[in-house]
Formats: sequence, C-alpha cells, structure tokens
Amino acid sequence: MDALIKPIRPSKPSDKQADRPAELDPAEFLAAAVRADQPRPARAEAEQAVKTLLAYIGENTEREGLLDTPRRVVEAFDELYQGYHQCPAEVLDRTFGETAGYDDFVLVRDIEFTSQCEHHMMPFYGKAHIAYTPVERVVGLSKLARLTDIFARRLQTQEHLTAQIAAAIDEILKPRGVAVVVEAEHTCMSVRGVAKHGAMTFTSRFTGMFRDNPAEQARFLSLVRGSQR
Ligand SMILES: Nc1nc2c(ncn2[C@@H]2O[C@H](COP(=O)(O)OP(=O)(O)OP(=O)(O)O)[C@@H](O)[C@H]2O)c(=O)[nH]1
Ligand SMILES: [Zn+2]
Repeated sequence: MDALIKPIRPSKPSDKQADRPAELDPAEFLAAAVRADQPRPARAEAEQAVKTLLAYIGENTEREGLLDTPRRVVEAFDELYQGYHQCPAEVLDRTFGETAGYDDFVLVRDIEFTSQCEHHMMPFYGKAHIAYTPVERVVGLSKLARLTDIFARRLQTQEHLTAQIAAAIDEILKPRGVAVVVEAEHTCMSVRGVAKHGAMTFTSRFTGMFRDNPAEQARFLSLVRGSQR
C-alpha cells in the first residue's frame, strides 16, 4: 500500500513496462511504476523553458500577446499534470458496508477523461468504463471517476492508463475482479504525423473473475457496448 502513497512518475518511451505480462501482480506493477519524487526546477525555470520553445518556433517572445504566455502555459501544466500529486489510495479509502447483500459487479461507464501522451505531450481523450465486483464493501461511484482523473492527469500511454486504473482498484479494494475498457482518440495521431482523424484506440484489462470467467467478461462488454449504440 505504501507504494500508492507516493506520486507515480512518468516512464520513458523506451521503458519495457508496456510488455509486462498480463498476470503481473497489481501490487508489484504499482510498485514498479512508482519513482521517488524527483527534485523539481523552479517555476521561473519552467517559464523560461516555455520562452525558449516560443523562440524556437520563430516567435518574438517580447511581443505583447506573448508576454503572459509562459506563465499561462506553466499554470496549464500544473492543471493537466496534477495527478502526480494525488493519491489513489486516499480516493478509494472511503467505502460503505451497507449493501443489502449486493453481490453483482458495479459498472460505471462513459467516464470522460483527457490525458497527455508521453511520446508527444499532446492530448488524448475519450472514455473509461470501469467495473468491479465488491467484497462486502462498495466504494462511492464518483471515486472511480476521480481515480481515472488521477492517472489521466499524468503523462501516459493508453495501455499504462488502463492497467494502472485496474491495478489500483485491485490492490486497494481487493474485489473479486476488475474490468477496465478505455477508448480514446490521440491528437498526436489526428492533428499531426499520420493525421487520421477519428481513429479510436481501445484497450482493456481484466483481473480476477473478469479474467477467469468469459461469461462475466462478455456481460461486462455487452453493457459497455450498449453505450456505443
Ligand atoms: N502504444 C501506444 N502508442 C502511442 C500512444 N500514444 C501515442 N503513441 C504512438 O507512439 C508512437 C511514437 O512513435 P515514434 O516513431 O517514436 O514517433 P513519431 O516519429 O512522432 O511517430 P509518428 O506519430 O508515426 O509520426 C507513435 O506511433 C504514436 O502513435 C499510446 O497511448 N500507446
Ligand atoms: Zn503521442
């Protein structure tokens, strides 16, 4: 659980984490994703870096319209990357025991998110669909959306985002199973590079009963597909 208290740092594109086996223990995976908090440069240095990029694209950094841009960009970064300073364990900490014997899975679908791809630092956005089968205690529904945002507001690949949401629920709530499907459009693939507007990427992660029981997995997927009609 300690591993969850610390912020998770971005991995380099060359990291082999995307190749991790599906059976990897969630606690192990989260521990592997955690790095000690890095020393951060001063805000003024970050603003200077934005000024350098403006000069790099050929702009006059002293013109009136750009004078406040470095400050705004750094503030936008604070917002977009606030997930590094938020703790999944705290969000999922509050559970409720009065469930009247409820024993099926709980699905929250169509959780909108925006994340930033770690290769280009450009947005990818879409929806996460999350189900878990509680053991005795349930978590507040909004917390699944908050958990999604904690991981989305970091530099990500879609695969990491999907796996991290599933691993956090598995590790913290210890349910009978977790199912996560993420669908997203990547702007690094739509507004630059190969420029394919509308191409959607789907990723999924199943643990416990969702991984072991094809009927439960199919029931989850049919409910998720219901949102796409
Ligand atoms: N697997 C995965 N790939 C991603 C994700 N986001 C962006 N990418 C891809 O990361 C790859 C980076 O490829 P590179 O060849 O190193 O970079 P590039 O020259 O900018 O690639 P192009 O986008 O093809 O122009 C691209 O194929 C992107 O589409 C993601 O979430 N998951
Ligand atoms: Zn990208």
